[in-house]
Amino acid sequence: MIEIKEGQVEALFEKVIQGLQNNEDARLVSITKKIQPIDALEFYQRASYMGKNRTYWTNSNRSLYLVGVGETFEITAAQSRFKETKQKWDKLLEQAVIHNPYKLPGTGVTALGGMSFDPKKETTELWKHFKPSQFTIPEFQLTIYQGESYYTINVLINKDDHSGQLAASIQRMEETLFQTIQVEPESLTIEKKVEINPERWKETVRAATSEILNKKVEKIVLAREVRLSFDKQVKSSVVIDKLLDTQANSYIFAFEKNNHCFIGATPERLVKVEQDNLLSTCLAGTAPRGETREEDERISEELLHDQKNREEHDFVVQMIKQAIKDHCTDLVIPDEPVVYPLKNLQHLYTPVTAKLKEGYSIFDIIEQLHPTPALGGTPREESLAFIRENELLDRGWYGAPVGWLDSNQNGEFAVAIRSGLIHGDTASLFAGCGVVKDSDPEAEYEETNIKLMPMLSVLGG
Ligand SMILES: C=C(O[C@H]1C=CC=C(C(=O)O)[C@@H]1O)C(=O)O
Ligand SMILES: [Mg+2]
Repeated sequence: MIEIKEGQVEALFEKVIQGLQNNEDARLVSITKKIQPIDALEFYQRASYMGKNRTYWTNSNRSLYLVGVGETFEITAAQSRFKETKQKWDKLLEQAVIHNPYKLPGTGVTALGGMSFDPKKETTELWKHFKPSQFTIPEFQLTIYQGESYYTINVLINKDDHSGQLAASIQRMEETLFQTIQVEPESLTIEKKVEINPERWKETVRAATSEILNKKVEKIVLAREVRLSFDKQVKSSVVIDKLLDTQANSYIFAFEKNNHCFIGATPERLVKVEQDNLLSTCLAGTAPRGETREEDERISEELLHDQKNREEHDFVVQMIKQAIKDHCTDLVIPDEPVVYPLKNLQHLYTPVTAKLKEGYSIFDIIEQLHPTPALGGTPREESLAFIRENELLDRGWYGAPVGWLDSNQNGEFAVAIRSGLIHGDTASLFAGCGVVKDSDPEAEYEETNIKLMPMLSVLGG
């Protein structure tokens, strides 16, 4: 594998500048090299001195870490957002000059981003910086894949750029990115905690169960918000650090946009694609963890046989099967769920594997899957209409797909739950639950309380 050497970067820029026609759009140049192992969170922290938006991502088994710094290119879309995002991504790649000898998942040109839960719901002030579909090709990107570190720079080159100046400015920024810093641990104190109208929320759960009993819908997922203020500004790096310590078996993500940071630790995979191998997950149905091993085993056994939770789960399994069957071959879905343990709670879990048919991309699958009945309901349109009308909340990116894709047909998206939006010394946390015919509003309220715990506990709650 031949990497570009230090001194050759400027020459490559020059070659691209010379090759550009006068009226041609800027061209993306992407260069990847392998570097000495470094820590993803340290890289993220150092980038804070550059004043650029950052993205952090790690998958649930920690075989991949991605950190993006700055924005070389941004893809946004509103109407027909899946198709439009895909078209803009393909167009960018068509012209791009990509030097990536490794081609491993998450190396080279990679788009990091997410979508809003429901583009038809009016956006509030809270989520003003997060678009219905928004993906970033960062200026600087660290990928740690199976323990090896790779570093990518992405530059957009115009006909009138100066290759020497471009290379020198990148080098200056890299001095910050690769310097050593001392990180002080920080503790947060919650000064105020406001639950947004829990009694109204329980009323909405009641209203949803009557819709279900009246056979208008079968399942509706309802979410609520808790607002926090702190004694100091919240640093996303500190939150990520604590989530990494406490939330095994979960994806950990952070998306910064203009001093707002959407952050969380979600156990729920939407879809993973590695070339034509596809993996999805049904995760719905919830119980707390036990205090002792015996109690924990008893609760998990009960969860496995609990009719209400099995029904909640089964809606997701049936829908995912229907949604992807025409896009895939070799679809395998076990008949029975297993229990997926997390620090604060346990879920019913059914894995889905398949082969993606030729001609389909990860965007086609996301479009089919989002929202699954773990976040929306069944049937999809009816449950979404109920949520849109009755939920006291702008979900923004909560409950929606977040993740990444690269130029080599790899990508992974999680469903952004167990999450919150941080801004200065405030945060909004979100949690929801699947309402079915046997739902009890008090029990569902308690369930949202445990789902808030992963974020609350790292924020000083
Ligand atoms: C909507 C959430 O969780 C979903 C995922 C797993 C289990 C769920 C449940 O049992 O209700 C929810 O469908 C959330 O955590 O905010
Ligand atoms: Mg539930």
